[in-house]
Amino acid sequence: MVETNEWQQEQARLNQVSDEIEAQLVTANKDFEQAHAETYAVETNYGANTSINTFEEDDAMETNAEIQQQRNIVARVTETEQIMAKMVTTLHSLQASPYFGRVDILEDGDPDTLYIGLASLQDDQGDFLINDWRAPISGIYYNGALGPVSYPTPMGDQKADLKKKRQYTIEGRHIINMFDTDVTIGDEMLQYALGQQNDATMHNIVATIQQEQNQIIRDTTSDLMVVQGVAGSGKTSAILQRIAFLLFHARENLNSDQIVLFSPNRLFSSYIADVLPSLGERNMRQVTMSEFLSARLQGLTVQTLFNQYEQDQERPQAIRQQLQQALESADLADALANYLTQLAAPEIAFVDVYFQGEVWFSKDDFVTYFKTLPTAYAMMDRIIQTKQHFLEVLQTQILDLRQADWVLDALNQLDDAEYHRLLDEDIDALVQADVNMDETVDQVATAYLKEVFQPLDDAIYNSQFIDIYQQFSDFLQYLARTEYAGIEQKWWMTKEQRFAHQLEQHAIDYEDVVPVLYLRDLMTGSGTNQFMQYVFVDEMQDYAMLQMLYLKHAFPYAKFTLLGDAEQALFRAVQTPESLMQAYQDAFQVKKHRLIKLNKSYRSTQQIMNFAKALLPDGADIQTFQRPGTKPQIRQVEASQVATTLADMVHQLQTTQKTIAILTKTQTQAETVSVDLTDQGIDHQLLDADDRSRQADILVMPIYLAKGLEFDAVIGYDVSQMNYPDTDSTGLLYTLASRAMHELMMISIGPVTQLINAVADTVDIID
Ligand SMILES: Nc1ncnc2c1ncn2[C@@H]1O[C@H](COP(=O)(O)OP(=O)(O)OP(=O)(O)O)[C@@H](O)[C@H]1O
Repeated sequence: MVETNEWQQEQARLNQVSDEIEAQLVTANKDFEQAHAETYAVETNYGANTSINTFEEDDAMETNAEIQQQRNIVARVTETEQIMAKMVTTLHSLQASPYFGRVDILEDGDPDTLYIGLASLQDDQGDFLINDWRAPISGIYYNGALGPVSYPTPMGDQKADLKKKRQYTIEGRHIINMFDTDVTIGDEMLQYALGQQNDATMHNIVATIQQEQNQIIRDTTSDLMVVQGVAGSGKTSAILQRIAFLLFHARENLNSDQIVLFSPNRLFSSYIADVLPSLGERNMRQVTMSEFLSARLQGLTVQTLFNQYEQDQERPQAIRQQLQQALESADLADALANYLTQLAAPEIAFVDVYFQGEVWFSKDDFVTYFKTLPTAYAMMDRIIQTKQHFLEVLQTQILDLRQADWVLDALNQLDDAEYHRLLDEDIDALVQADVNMDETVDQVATAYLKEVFQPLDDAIYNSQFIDIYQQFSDFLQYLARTEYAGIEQKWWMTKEQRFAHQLEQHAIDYEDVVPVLYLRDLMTGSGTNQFMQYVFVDEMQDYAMLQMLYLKHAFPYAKFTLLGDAEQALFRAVQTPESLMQAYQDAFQVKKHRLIKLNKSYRSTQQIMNFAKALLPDGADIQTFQRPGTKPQIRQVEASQVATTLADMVHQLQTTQKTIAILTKTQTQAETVSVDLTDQGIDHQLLDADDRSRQADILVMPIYLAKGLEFDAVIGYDVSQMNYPDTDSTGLLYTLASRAMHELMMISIGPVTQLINAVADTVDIID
């Protein structure tokens, strides 16, 4: 504990800092209002100016220049307003809790004291009253034990002697608690943070980041970082703080649109949505794998990972699984490349391209042109060349059509506004700037024809002269011929038939999507996004290697951070972190890679984690955070008692807990539970893969949708031998148990699964 007079000194300092925050807030509010008024005035003015006469040609040009100028002004004032708004928000969050840490250092013999908070604050002398937690020097707070430490500076590492490290819980102007710690961030703070009740969204952890998490957060050099962390070890928390860190670190060159997070499900997106804003940053882009893939295959219903799982529960088939694995392995990328090398012109699935109901360019046109290209060129280069050729042909056709009667007729029908709009269209170098009457007509005709032919131009630009689905069928036949992955020809042919059948229904199986996209991109040179700088994948164990490779292909310049827990693999086999890292390294071919393991679990009480880890063969490696609770409990019941037992459990938990999730193995079981709860008069929300937010405190969902989420209490539904028959179910049970923060109950219809019986000393089983 800290001495009373020191406490008084700290309180006095806090008062001073709080006064400064309030004073700055008054000024910032004024500045914001002024900026807001200016934006409003400029926008109103801008609106009025755009209605200037645009019918006369000279006016139109003048208006254009003026509009551009006005736009620049609006952009400038809006940006000022946004900066002011951000400043106000930052000061408000500092007002709520100015800082949470302090370090006293000796640097080259000079003592210095730094206070660390959510953002930095300077007084009018330019002295730092609070240092941003992301500033290089603040790293000492998270990393160093007392004694010699160092922190990065532009001139290299700076050495210092860390004399004191102090933690605070501050609410507004009041110090609630504070104490000194000598090693990393002490347990007391964590105990307090972790003992809190859960609400629907995740909180930031900046005040209590642990040393091993800090390595993930502050890494700026790895091209590929793989984090294997046990359930509840703070992987998700660490990546969100990492994003905030990166945005601070590379402020000039990075914005949140250049960061994408692949999240396990839609609920997860809303669960983490508040963390970055609470750190004063905008959210990164978030997408699920299914959404990302669907967006790239428009027009087809893409089966989701969850549908695939539900379907496999109904009819697991060895062959089906083998085919799936073959289509999802990294080797398939090589098979695709080999297939394309041996592909001859007649086997390319060229198709007629229609425009306004007629064949505009025929399949034969494409084949004929394609055959003229040297076979020494790569397939992709020949397809790109073909595309460019037909785009040029179309340009020539457009120019030739300018004097066509139907075009001149159409131009005559245009009203003045339309005519001038077309005249203003950018039609590259096709028309000279020096305008005379004939050329003006040509210019308008060209712009008009460009618009008319835009869909055709788009179709060629997007390589729609190749039917990629037909090509994929051909690829499957190729795999059949070569008995790829040791699977007999006839089974590959069933896959090909299934693909064709699904296509007729405008659908596609999950495992086919990436191979189709890969094939398309390898043939046509499309599908890459050069703008994205960071890609984060949470729950990486749920994705196939080919999917990861495809992400690398799609975001060639991005640095990747992949996080997961091999033990929570619900959809594929468990792999050791080292073998996974090796596989990624081989696949990604990057220079700087790093594997970080997090073995300490923070989420659940010790009793819950003792149960969860006992389920795993290597569970002994998991360290639990010492937070006491009650032993998990299982009630073994008859089918007829399920509804009432569930109701009893819910009522009992409700007396102490806020959020309660009833987790099932499948969606169908979740629906059954929901009916039972309704019969028992218990209000709840039944969630499925399409849900984006939780709206109730009592939730029912399959375990796979609870991925990445946490609840105050969990009720595991039907942990019987029937439902969880063998070790394939271990990952499910482990995930289920580790979602609970404070209490875990389970219900078993008939005898409890062997997997739990084997660890019966960690639970109370009640008959
Ligand atoms: N350093 C920390 N300080 C405070 N709370 C923490 C810390 N690290 C983790 N937690 C808390 O532990 C819980 C689990 O964290 P998180 O969800 O990030 O773990 P995870 O590794 O992604 O879990 P899982 O893989 O099981 O979904 C969260 O409530 C988080 O706030």
